[in-house]
Amino acid sequence: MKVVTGKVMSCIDRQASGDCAIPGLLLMEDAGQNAWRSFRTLCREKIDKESKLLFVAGKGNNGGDALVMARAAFSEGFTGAKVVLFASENGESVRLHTKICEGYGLKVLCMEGDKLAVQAAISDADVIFDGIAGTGLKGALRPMAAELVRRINESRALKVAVDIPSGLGDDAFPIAGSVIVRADITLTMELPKLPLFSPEGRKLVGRIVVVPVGFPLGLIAEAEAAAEWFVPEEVQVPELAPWAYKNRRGHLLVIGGAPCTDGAPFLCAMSAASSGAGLVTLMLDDEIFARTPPDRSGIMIRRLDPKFAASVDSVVIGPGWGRNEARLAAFDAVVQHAASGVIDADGITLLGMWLNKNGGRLPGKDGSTRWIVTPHPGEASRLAVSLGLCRDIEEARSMLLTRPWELLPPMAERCNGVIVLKSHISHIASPEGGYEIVEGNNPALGTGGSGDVLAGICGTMLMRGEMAAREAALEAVALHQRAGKHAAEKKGFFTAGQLIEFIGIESYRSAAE
Ligand SMILES: NC(=O)C1=CN([C@@H]2O[C@H](COP(=O)(O)OP(=O)(O)OC[C@H]3O[C@@H](n4cnc5c(N)ncnc54)[C@H](OP(=O)(O)O)[C@@H]3O)[C@@H](O)[C@H]2O)[C@@H](O)CC1
Ligand SMILES: Nc1ncnc2c1ncn2[C@@H]1O[C@H](COP(=O)(O)OP(=O)(O)O)[C@@H](O)[C@H]1O
Ligand SMILES: [K+]
Repeated sequence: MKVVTGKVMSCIDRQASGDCAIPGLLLMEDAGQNAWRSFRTLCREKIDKESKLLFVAGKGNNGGDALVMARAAFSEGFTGAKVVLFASENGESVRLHTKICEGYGLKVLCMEGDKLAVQAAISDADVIFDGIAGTGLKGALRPMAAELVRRINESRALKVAVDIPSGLGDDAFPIAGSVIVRADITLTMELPKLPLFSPEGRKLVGRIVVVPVGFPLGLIAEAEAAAEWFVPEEVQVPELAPWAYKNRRGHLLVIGGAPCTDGAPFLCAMSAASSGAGLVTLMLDDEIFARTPPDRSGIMIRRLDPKFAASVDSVVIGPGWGRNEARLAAFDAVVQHAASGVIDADGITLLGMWLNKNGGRLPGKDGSTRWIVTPHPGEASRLAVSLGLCRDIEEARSMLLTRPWELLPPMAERCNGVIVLKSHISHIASPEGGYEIVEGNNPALGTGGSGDVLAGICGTMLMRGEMAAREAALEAVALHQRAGKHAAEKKGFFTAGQLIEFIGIESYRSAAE
């Protein structure tokens, strides 16, 4: 689904009321009514007519939406519903809808005059609908609004953000340290907004429900996307023909492992085989090679020999490999010989060193990249600093967690590789343009070695047909998340080794059934 910035959403709004002559109040009515219906459908079991619903409205149209919802709830028989106005002087839509609410018989309190009554209502509420500010927010919430949000966050009520949790509104705002509503559910209007999806933002948003507002379809289709948002189940991997033999499923070379970190490349190799690679060769440094038993469940094992990268379809380089000058030289040789590849873990640090030394970029083919780089936020921060994209680790980390869409595209461009920022929500940026976001939110998948497993899947997907690196990365991330969900359903928490069985099941289900 298309994700937009607040600015683009406001532009759609202006076009709807300008070119398409749709009165703003009509859209607001649809937004509020549909948001209420979506909430009722989602929470039918959780609330009844006795529930104490509190609708908090700021001065702008976000407040207007909350007031329409309040009226819809009241009309349906939630007669204990109350409204809290943030201010006594309000914008046009809030003024009008407040009058209508009063006409229907809803109780309306105002922060400015009834502070104690408002505090009591917040403490008493079962559900609080937050319409303090949406996409019109500028910067961090000012002190009065921040105080109200703090009280809402302290309450025991279920918190439902209207459009976007108040405080999160601005795409360019570094949210760390600011006061923001911690929502359990976000009812976002028509199209999801970009700030909902930063790794920090996603923690504050809860369940995301997209509410249809009824904008003209042409306006929505033409609107500029900041990103595409996927739930893992939506992403399909290409099918494999029933007669596909091992050679058609590709030969992947995994290069990694150092004396104290030799588990990582094995996990990666097993994961590659379980995600459908036909042949997997594991290339280890001499010390590990010497003490590795010969049978590793169908994985071929060789001594370090970077030129062999030219004999396979793709490589994964870096899991548990270590980093020093000798490794950098081997990295250089692998990049020169490989047709395509995945760079993970220590390979990412080597990539930073290699790019600085060479001043070049990863080699492409026919104008598009054949490389995927899979950093977690720590590795991505170090890469950003070593590429000169950020002053220091702190700046890089803050950007990656709150505005990754500003940093990942230049990083992808500088490396000439698809960057997969791994987290509870994954962001994928490509040098050719394009930005994808894949839902996660499965703590069981955050287990040691889970990233090595993902690197193996990325390698397999890179070898599948003529798939672009960008699609391969998206499909690998989605498959990893699907397998993680499946594993959590069956096992609860699990090890990366146990996850591999589910990679096989999910991969086979989508590619071969
Ligand atoms: N666009 C659409 O397609 C549709 C949009 N719709 C809805 O409209 C919403 C956007 O409405 P909007 O533009 O009126 O702004 P909104 O989010 O209410 O915020 C403005 C208020 O915030 C305040 N404020 C600002 N900065 C602040 C700060 N730092 N600290 C504290 N306060 C601050 C500012 O106060 P002021 O600065 O004026 O004092 C003003 O009162 C959108 O999110 C969606 O819900 C739907 O109805 C239907 C279709
Ligand atoms: N809460 C979570 N929900 C979904 N996926 C997660 C979560 N936490 C971590 N992950 C995924 O687990 C993997 C962890 O990778 P990484 O940090 O490199 O681990 P390791 O170095 O142990 O292999 C990433 O793919 C990340 O997206
Ligand atoms: K809000």
